Formats: sequence, C-alpha cells, structure tokens
Amino acid sequence: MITTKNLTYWYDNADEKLFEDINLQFDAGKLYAIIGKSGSGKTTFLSLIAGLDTPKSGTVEFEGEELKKIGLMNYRKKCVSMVFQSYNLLTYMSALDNLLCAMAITGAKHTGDKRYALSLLDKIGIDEDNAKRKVTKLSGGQQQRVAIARTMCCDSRFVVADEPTGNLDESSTNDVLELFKQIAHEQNKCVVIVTHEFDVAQKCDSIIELRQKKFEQV
Ligand SMILES: Nc1ncnc2c1ncn2[C@@H]1O[C@H](COP(=O)(O)OP(=O)(O)OP(=O)(O)O)[C@@H](O)[C@H]1O
Repeated sequence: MITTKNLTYWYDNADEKLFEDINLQFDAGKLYAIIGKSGSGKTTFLSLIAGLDTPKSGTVEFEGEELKKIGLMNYRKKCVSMVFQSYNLLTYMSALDNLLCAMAITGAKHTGDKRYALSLLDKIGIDEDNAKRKVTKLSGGQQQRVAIARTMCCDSRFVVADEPTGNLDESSTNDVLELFKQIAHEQNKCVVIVTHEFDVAQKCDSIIELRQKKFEQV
C-alpha cells in the first residue's frame, strides 16, 4: 500500500542526514511498529509517509502513485488518518460530533450518519451518554479511543499514529493496541505506529527499527 523508494531526509539546519536510501513497503491488513532511539528520526519518517512533509530525495508512493502526484492535501484528506499522543480531538465538541465532523470533512461514505457513529463509539466502549459529552470530560484512555474511532469512521485506508499509547496506563494501552489490530485485520487497513515502548511494539505484526540512518526488520 505504501512504498518508499530511496527515501532520504535531513533538516536544513542539521549536519547529517537522518536516514538515507530507505526502501520499505507497508501492506494492507498489517499493524507495524517503528522503534528507534530518541532523536533517530521516527516522527520525521512518519510525517513523510503521512504527507506532512516532502522527501529531500527519493519518493513515497501510495498504491503505486507518488504522493506528489496525488497531491499532499488530497492525500491527507482522502488516504491517510492520523492519531497523536495528545489525542488532537476538537475539545469543544462531543465524541459523536468529532466523528461526524471528520466524516464530513473527508467526504466519507457514512457522512451525516449519527447511528453509525454512535454504534462505532459503542463498539469501542463509549456509550451514548459518554458519546454526547464534551470529549474533555472523558479520561485519557477514552479520548484516545475516540481518536481511533475517528480514523475508523473515515474511508482512508492508511492509519499512522505517533506514540499513541505514550500517555496511557497499561490497561488503556492494551485496549488501544487491540483497536489498532482490529483496524488492520478487520477493516484491512494498513496501520503504522511509532513507539518507544518495546512491549508495545512486540504486540504488533511487524517491528522495524530505525538505527544508524537505516531501517531494519527486528
Ligand atoms: N523541524 C525541525 N527542524 C530541525 N530539526 C528537527 C526538526 N524536527 C526534528 N528535528 C530533529 O531531527 C531529529 C529527529 O527528530 P524526530 O522527532 O524525527 O525523532 P524521534 O525518533 O521521533 O524522537 P523521539 O523518540 O524523541 O520523539 C532530532 O535530532 C530532532 O531534534
């Protein structure tokens, strides 16, 4: 689904490249973990495959087409959804409205379907009462589940998450990983998460380590 070809990146103010000539493939139906030391470039790599930044050289392709050709705005709207450590929900809205809003913005096939959004939230353990409360009234674990439900209600087939369990306790971490697995295995999406927690990575289908400017399968 996502292929990088000779992907190379550095920040203009840095002395060295972060990574060089990276050739990787991420397939639908799988949950991937990217690990590596702090500062090695994991978030930067994620931002390249999410279309938030552009490579210095080499390419990122989505289903055989270069992101540049798809158009980064179009790619971010239609093809990829993101989950962050800090949830990034619209805090003045309810969980339900966060989902309805995401579907409307991305033009998802269930746009406007409240029943669908509520059933999805119910499936991830947010009942109707909680779904209609402002998201800031929910716990961190619940807010992260809402953020994940938001990716589930959109039609994008690629999901990236940066340290999605970084703020969560063990029980919420396990819930969140189970949801990512469901998204990959049941919705046949491709999910890539960045984590510094090896026990989180071990629960994924595939682990890729960024070390000394290269990515290696663990
Ligand atoms: N916008 C930027 N401009 C310049 N340098 C940056 C920028 N963003 C990140 N860096 C630097 O690039 C390197 C890689 O950063 P990145 O956040 O990708 O690493 P990371 O592996 O995700 O780190 P962590 O695990 O600590 O979050 C770091 O040295 C960082 O300081």
